[in-house]
Amino acid sequence: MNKTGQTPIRIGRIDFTNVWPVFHYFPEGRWGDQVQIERQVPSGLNRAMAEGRIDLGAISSYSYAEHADEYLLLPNLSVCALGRVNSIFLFHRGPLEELREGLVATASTSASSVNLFRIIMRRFLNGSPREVSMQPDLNKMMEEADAALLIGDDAIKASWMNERDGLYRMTDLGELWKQFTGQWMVFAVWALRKEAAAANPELVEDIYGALIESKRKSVNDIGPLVDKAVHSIGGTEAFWHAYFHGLQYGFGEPQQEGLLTYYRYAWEEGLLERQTTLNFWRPGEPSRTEGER
Ligand SMILES: C=C(O[C@@H]1C=C(C(=O)O)C=C[C@H]1O)C(=O)O
Repeated sequence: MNKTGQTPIRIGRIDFTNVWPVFHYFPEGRWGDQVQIERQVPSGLNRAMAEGRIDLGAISSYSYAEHADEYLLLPNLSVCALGRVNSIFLFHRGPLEELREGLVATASTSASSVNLFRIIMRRFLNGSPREVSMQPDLNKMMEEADAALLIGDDAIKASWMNERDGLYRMTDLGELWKQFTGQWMVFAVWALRKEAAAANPELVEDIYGALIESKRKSVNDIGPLVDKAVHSIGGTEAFWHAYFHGLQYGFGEPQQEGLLTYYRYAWEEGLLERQTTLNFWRPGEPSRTEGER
């Protein structure tokens, strides 16, 4: 509870550049102490959301599937790509086929991409490498394992380092997924805990409107975000322009199809316990949810 006697809404913000468009113009202070923002890597937010320490925010799409009974999806928001992502890389020494019985170090920050990698290996490359989960540090990971899976800004920085040093092959998992399925891959979704939707419908609607408005402004003119990325992270303007254009932030039919394929494969490969449906929160109708296929 806060001064106004209302339970605040705690929002999770992935601490990677890939979500900037949805948060860059989000007016954090508009609601005083009724809205709090928590920044963490995806695995941290997945856990916080599952434990009810966060009410709304960006999480791994895989984590939604694990908790679909407790969450609703916010429409028209995701982090997705059709093909290259440029921030989800497998670094490896030899051909991918050599990893069938190898050891892969996976970033402890990820859920969606680790499971995407498992699906691709099992289903399309007929392998089941052993895994070790590690902090995202390319050099340390490659000391321990035959390959390393990195995501987000850690993957971007490691890719720059590797382009300079030319040590490893790099495979973009978004590109591989498209090669094998022809579909979109959705890496992050915006989810909402059902009890927060019921307890605070107007505030949720306000927050949702502000996220959509931030996305609209950012996509309309990506220039300010590119400048900020160059100054705070490094790299060239051309890189960040291509990055923000390669990623998409909507969640329409084709993206939903791609995500459902991913969930179905995860279930068929024994990674998820159940088949998953996409249940969306609907603005203005807090108590009704839309069961979509
Ligand atoms: C596009 C990306 O997707 C991220 C990958 C995630 C995961 O693997 O669990 C979670 C959220 C996304 O922000 C990225 O890592 O850059």
